[in-house]
Amino acid sequence: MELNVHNLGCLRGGRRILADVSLQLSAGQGIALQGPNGVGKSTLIRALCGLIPHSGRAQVGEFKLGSDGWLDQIAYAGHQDAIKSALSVSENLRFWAALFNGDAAAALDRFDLSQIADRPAGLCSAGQKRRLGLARLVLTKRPLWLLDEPTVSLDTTHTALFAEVLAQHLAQGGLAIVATHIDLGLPLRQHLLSAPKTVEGLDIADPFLAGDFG
Ligand SMILES: Nc1ncnc2c1ncn2[C@@H]1O[C@H](COP(=O)(O)OP(=O)(O)OP(=O)(O)O)[C@@H](O)[C@H]1O
Repeated sequence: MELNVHNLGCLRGGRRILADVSLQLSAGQGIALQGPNGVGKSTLIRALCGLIPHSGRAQVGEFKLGSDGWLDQIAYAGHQDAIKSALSVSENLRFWAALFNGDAAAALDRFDLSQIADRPAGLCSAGQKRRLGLARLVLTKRPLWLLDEPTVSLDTTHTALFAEVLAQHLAQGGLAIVATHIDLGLPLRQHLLSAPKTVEGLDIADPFLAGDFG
């Protein structure tokens, strides 16, 4: 499976954040999306999740961004861990495993969560919550992982563990775009985002994109 992103652009609040972003990934390849704060890494990832209006196009396998099938190809991990605080760690994973027909026990083990399986997720530390959120990735079995600073709050050991999980996903033919400020120690291709020239001005060429649902 391949990912092709062609001339993707985005406005947010009437300002052009992204212009003409093009990327290509073959099965087993990942991109480390880099660039200074505010350059648009999260914006690109959210646009690829279909959460922000965009121009240009993207396709993974036969599925086009915006089509029904696209969403079934992606697994997104954003800044929010999106866990249910009142459920235990294990219950959170069992909920997601039921949705994706995944193996909750294996995900618990893979993300080193077994010892806190019965703890209410709301009582977990920031790094534990992050691992719980990331554990969903392996349950989804989806090919394209869109990850926005996935290692925030992780200690060194668990950053390395996450890098192993990502390496395994790629070794199995998966794809990944990872916005990150750190080196995960993986052979990811670097893609440095830079601000488009029009970033300070209104882009009246695309007024229909000026709204922001993200
Ligand atoms: N909802 C919004 N409405 C309008 N502008 C926004 C919105 N969200 C973000 N922006 C602007 O879009 C730009 C890109 O933000 P984005 O979060 O994509 O940057 P980033 O590269 O991920 O930054 P960081 O490294 O700090 O996480 C920023 O200038 C930000 O102020």
